[in-house]
Amino acid sequence: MTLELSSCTYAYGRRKAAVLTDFSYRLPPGLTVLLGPNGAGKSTVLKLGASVARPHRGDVRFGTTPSTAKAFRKAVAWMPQDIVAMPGMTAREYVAYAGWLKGMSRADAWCRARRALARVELTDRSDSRTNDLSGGQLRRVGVAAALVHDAQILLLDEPTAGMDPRQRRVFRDLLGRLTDEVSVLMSTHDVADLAEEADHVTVLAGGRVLHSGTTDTFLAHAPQDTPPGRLAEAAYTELLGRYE
Ligand SMILES: Nc1ncnc2c1ncn2[C@@H]1O[C@H](COP(=O)(O)OP(=O)(O)OP(=O)(O)O)[C@@H](O)[C@H]1O
Repeated sequence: MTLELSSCTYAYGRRKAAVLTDFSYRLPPGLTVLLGPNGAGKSTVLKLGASVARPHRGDVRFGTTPSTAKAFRKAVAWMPQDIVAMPGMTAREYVAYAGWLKGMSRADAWCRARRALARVELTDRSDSRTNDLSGGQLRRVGVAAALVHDAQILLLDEPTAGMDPRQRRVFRDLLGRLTDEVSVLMSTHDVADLAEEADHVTVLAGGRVLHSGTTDTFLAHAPQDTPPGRLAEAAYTELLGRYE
């Protein structure tokens, strides 16, 4: 069972041009990295996938469960681009609050928050106030909040933005481990994010899918003389060059 967008059309406002027209996408298992230039439609796809926004035409499903069903919200979790600290609230309180908002009892949310923080390896920062955490740690708290209800699909909007190289490494390792249990779609502007952990790569431009396939088929778009360390960047540039 996976997340599927079928023939979706979406515009921000009635008089605005559609960002996505007749857009279809099926999320593969494992970790998929979503690439594309500014304004390509990455956040919009993630919002439709998370049912935070509803398509004007077409539908979004998890298996046979429509995005309007309560079960859909349990199965699919979303972490927005602009995650913010809650001053005074600890990491565990933050995650438990997210669970409570999703309909859990206080006791259940509190208990699951501990487990979710352990999954993102932040047990030792459970009692730290969220405004005392680094940007990378705060995003891991965001992932814990998204996972608190045992989602099967995790949609992450630029989770590594603003992280230093070491934090990126930690975050990518974390995603590599999570994808044993959860399918992840993660947007990014950093092609290095797809490194070894990504199973699939999807490239969007102008609201259309330019490429969607395994990381190897994506890298195969790089010109033949590309040095190994530059393959992802070269493949991305090549694909976009064909579009422009
Ligand atoms: N709230 C909004 N109101 C009006 N237009 C919007 C809104 N959000 C996005 N758009 C427009 O929709 C299009 C797609 O935006 P989207 O944020 O999905 O792209 P993106 O690929 O995530 O871009 P970025 O990499 O810059 O975050 C852009 O043309 C953008 O200007």
